Amino acid sequence: MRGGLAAHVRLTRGSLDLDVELAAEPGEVVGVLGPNGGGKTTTVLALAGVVPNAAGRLRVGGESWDEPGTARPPEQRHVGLMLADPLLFPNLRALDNVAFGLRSRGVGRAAARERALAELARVGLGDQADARPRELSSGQAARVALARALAPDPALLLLDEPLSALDPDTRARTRSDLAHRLADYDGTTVLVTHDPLDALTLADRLVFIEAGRVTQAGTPGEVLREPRSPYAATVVGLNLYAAEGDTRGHATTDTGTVLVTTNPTAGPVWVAFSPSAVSLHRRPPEGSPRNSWELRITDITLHGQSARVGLAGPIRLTAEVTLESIAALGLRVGLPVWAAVKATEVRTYPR
Ligand SMILES: Nc1ncnc2c1ncn2[C@@H]1O[C@H](COP(=O)(O)OP(=O)(O)OP(=O)(O)O)[C@@H](O)[C@H]1O
Repeated sequence: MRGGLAAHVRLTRGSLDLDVELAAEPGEVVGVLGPNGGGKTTTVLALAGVVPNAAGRLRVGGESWDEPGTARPPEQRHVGLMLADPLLFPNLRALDNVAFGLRSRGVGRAAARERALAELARVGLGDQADARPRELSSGQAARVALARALAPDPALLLLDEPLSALDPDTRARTRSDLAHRLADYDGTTVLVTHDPLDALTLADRLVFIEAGRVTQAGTPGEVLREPRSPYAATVVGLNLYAAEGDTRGHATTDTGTVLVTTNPTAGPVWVAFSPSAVSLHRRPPEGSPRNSWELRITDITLHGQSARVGLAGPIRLTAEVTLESIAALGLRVGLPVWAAVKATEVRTYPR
C-alpha cells in the first residue's frame, strides 16, 4: 500500500492569496468545493507542479515532491489529470490515446497496448479500442480520458470538474462509472467539483476553499450535519447564519435577526434549518410561531415535484414547498409573504 497525500499550497497569483492544506489516506477521494475564483484550480495546478508552490510543501505516496527551494518538475510527478474537456488527440484511436502517457514514460509498444486495453475494459470500453474520438459519445470520451489518466497508475489523480461538460443523464451514468473505477484505485484522488452530488457520492472527505482559504474540511456526513460557511450550506441545501447564541434559546444573527431554538448553544454559533422546515403564508401565521417574518419572494425554481422559493427581507432564506402550495397560495416573484419556522426545527452549533 502506498502513502497518501499531505499538501500545503501557499502561493500568490494575481489577486489570489492561496494558503490551503489538504490531506488524505491512500485510496481516498478528497472533494474540493468552493465559489468561483476561490482557488480550486490553482490548487490542482500547484499539486501537478504547473504553478510554483512558492512557500508550500507536498508529499505524495511517501515521497516529497515539493519543498521550498526544491520542487520536482511536472514530468517527474506521478500524476494523472482529467479535466472537463477530455482533450483526446483527434487523430489517435481510443487505444492510442490511452497508451500515449505510457509510451511517453518509456513503456514499450506491446506492453503499453496491453495495459491501455485493460484500462479501457475497466471503464467499460473494451469494444471501443479502435474508435476515433469523433466516433465516441461525450460520456465515452470522458471515460477514455479517465482511462488515460489512470493507465500509468499515478500516485495522485487530479480531476478538475471531470463531469461538468456532460448532459445530466450522461453525467449520472459517468458518475457511477467513475465511482466504480475509483473504488479500485489505491492512489489518492483530488476531485474539484461544483456539483453537490459528485461531492456527496464520490468523495471520502470534503474541503471547501473560499477566497484562498479552507473554510471547512470534514466527511460528507459532517458537512451535511454541520455546514460551516454559507457556501457549504448551499451545497448541502440548508439555511445557515452566523449568530451569537444565549442559553435561553435565542440566537442573534450578524444582521440583527433573533432566531428562537429549542436547542440552545451559547456564544458564537451557526444557526441552521432546512428549507423544508419553512412554511409560507399569505397572512401573519396563526398561533404566532416565534420565528416568523414578512419577506418578499426573490426567485422560484422547480426541483422535481417541489419548488424552492428564495425570500429576502429582515432575513434571507430559502423555503421548499410543494407545487400545489405554489398554486394554492398564488406565489410569484415580488409577492410579500409570511415565512415561519418552528423553534424545534432550528439547530445551533458552535462556530
Ligand atoms: N494566470 C493568472 N494570472 C493572474 N491571476 C490568476 C491567474 N490564475 C488565477 N488567478 C487568480 O486566481 C483566482 C482563482 O482562480 P482559480 O481558477 O484557482 O479558482 P477556482 O476556485 O478554480 O474557480 P472556478 O470555480 O471559477 O474554476 C482567479 O480569480 C484570479 O484572481
